[in-house]
Amino acid sequence: MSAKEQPTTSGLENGHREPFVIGVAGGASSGKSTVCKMIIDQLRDQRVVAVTQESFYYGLTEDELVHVHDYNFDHPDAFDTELLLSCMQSLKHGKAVDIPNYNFKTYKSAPNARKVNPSDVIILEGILVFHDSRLRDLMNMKIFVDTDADVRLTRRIRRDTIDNGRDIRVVLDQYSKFVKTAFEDFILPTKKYADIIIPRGGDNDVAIDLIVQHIRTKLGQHDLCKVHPNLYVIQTTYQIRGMHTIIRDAATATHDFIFYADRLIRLVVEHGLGHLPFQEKQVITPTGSVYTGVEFSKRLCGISVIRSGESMENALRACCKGIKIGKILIHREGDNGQQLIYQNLPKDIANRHVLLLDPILGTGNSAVQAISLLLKKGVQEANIIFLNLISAPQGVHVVSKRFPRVKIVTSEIEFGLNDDFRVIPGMGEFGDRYFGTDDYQSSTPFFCDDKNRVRLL
Ligand SMILES: Nc1ncnc2c1ncn2[C@@H]1O[C@H](COP(=O)(O)OP(=O)(O)O)[C@@H](O)[C@H]1O
Ligand SMILES: Nc1ccn([C@@H]2O[C@H](COP(=O)(O)O)[C@@H](O)[C@H]2O)c(=O)n1
Ligand SMILES: [Mg+2]
Repeated sequence: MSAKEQPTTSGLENGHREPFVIGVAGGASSGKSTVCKMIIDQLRDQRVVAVTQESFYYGLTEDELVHVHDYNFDHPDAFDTELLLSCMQSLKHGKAVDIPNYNFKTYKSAPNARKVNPSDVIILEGILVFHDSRLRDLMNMKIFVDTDADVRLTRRIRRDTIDNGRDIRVVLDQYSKFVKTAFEDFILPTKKYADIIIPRGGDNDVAIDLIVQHIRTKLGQHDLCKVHPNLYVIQTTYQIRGMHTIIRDAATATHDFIFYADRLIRLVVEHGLGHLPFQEKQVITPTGSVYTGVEFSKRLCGISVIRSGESMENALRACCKGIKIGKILIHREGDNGQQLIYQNLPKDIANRHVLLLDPILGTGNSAVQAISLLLKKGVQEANIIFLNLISAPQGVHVVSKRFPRVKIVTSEIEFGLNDDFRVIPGMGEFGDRYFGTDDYQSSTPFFCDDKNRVRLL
């Protein structure tokens, strides 16, 4: 592989944006979780993960369990802060972590940890998240939820008696013995570190709106679409997130993978077609009125990057009747790392707009090979629209830097690439999952048959 073609890695300098970390502190039952949920709801178009300090409670020993009423759950020593810190540092550096699954009723962590992937926004909430300066230093924004003591106590009584089945006398005893004192000694003194203090917690819609606006502004400074004006990420909805959740799930069966991948591909293709030029056209409606509309562009073709790109052909054919579709096969291994080993393109491709099809944009090296070939065949750079399902920021940078006039249309931006240059979180080998060959050995040899279809030997 030549120096020029080195794939980019997941380093921060290569477009992997550092997550925006928000700390939310405040007394027990002040409304921290409620505030976090409101923020997450408003940021639904961003990848947000919530981590709660409660998950990092030390499990009680048998002896401590016997004397549980004498245990101070509101003291900083009740938490495994070193583990919390290391999890937060990993997330901040783009690594997935396992968060303990603490159970309030057994006072221990269950064996099944929760896997948390790195995200654009990480929210850490808990009574004492501002107590340790190393945790505070990881935070880009610190929020303190300030709710009156009587409201906190009322909510606590309700939670611990109704939800957790505890005796009211035990709850009140714990409050006066530990909770009240710890609030005054450890929690309230951290209020001074807050950038924002929210009186009345979740009732304060104005404060939540302002916080969300600020987070959006901060995220916007790194927004890939602002850096690369020819990158188009389709507007997300819960439907789209839901479909991504299914196709990214390693446990999803092939038929479901195909069904939901097809739905997403169709959306990307429709969006891509919207970037083609148009001509004004007038028609007469059945009421005899004139409707001024537009006419679809006719001189276009699709080019799929074998093999995954072939999964996008049906959606393109369904949208553009009789469209010509050519193929390019690029082998990942070879003397220069990316070897072009097969091409079959429409003869008049130079006069067409090209919809280049490949579901995953990772390092960008295959895309660069494919686009270079199209340009060599005389296609105008501005006439190429690259359609994919997911794009790694590194691939977007590589393609946009080399071919700034090529449009990239995608449905989600990934977090980055791992050390093997695989997209993360990603969805695995798309072609294998779509064509049901996940259980084949990766070295399965193939050939192109007389109809230019890839056949496994
Ligand atoms: N603004 C509010 N109005 C009414 N109930 C609320 C409000 N905020 C929180 N609660 C309720 O109070 C309880 C504690 O809130 P929660 O957000 O879990 O607090 P914390 O995470 O600080 O312990 C929950 O049952 C929640 O539904
Ligand atoms: N097993 C436990 C662990 C913790 N607590 C109490 O929870 C409070 C912190 O949680 P919030 O969601 O309310 O912030 C804290 O006051 C602990 O006393 C508990 O009761 N049992
Ligand atoms: Mg909470």
